[in-house]
Amino acid sequence: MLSVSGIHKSFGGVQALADAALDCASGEVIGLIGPNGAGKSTLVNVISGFLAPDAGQVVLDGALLQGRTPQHISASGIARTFQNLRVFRDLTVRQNIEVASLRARQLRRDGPPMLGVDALLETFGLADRMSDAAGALPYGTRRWMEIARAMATGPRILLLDEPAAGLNDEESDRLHQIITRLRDLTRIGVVVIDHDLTFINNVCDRLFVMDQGRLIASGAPAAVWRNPKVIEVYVGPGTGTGATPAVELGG
Ligand SMILES: Nc1ncnc2c1ncn2[C@@H]1O[C@H](COP(=O)(O)OP(=O)(O)OP(=O)(O)O)[C@@H](O)[C@H]1O
Repeated sequence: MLSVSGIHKSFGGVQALADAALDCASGEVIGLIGPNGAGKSTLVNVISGFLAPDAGQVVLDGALLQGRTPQHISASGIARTFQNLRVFRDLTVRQNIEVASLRARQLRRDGPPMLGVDALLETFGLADRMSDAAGALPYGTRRWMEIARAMATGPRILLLDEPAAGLNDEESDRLHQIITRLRDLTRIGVVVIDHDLTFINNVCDRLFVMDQGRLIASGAPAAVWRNPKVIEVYVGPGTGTGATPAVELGG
């Protein structure tokens, strides 16, 4: 469904992406991981239209999307959240979700999203707080609202940029349940970037591992964590042959 291939992107002399790629099917949760500076956020910015790539293709259900505006890409069915929470602080929780839903309906021609505002409030456990100002919400609750807002655009692909950052263990478990539930209810594809490897291992069907702008491994989590290149990136040079990762990888 989403197929991203051959993506190159440089900032001046810095090559942030060099032949980067990933794909995500309907009903699948994939993880995009890699050390700081690997190019994960740049790739998500390219997919969501916030950056134009120097080369490469972003294809959603056969439509070429690279270099299109974020509005066009959102209307085509790719929604995203950001590392830093972006909410309308003075609007209520319900209004924040309604605004996203209304805007999406203006831009899209292919019918209403599968989950309406009430269903989203229910799914994210936000019904009790729907009249609260978004700016007054605790951090974790604001995060649910931000994801609910992205879902209100009726996406086929949901990109979550560090959704578990700043969440406690209980909230991370909740996030895991929410992602699984959304996937099961709507059969969307979900792309998750996160540094919390236990969370990523638990929630994702497949992982894509990047280093220095390149895809170095992809596949089921258990196989990826046995890949010498991945071990070397995560554990250190000289550990990539036959070593068992010394880190707690969960899952
Ligand atoms: N706007 C920019 N201008 C210049 N260099 C940039 C810009 N954005 C990213 N880079 C560089 O591109 C490379 C990839 O950065 P990117 O933020 O995509 O990595 P990342 O994997 O998301 O890292 P992190 O996990 O720390 O968020 C880094 O070397 C970064 O410094």
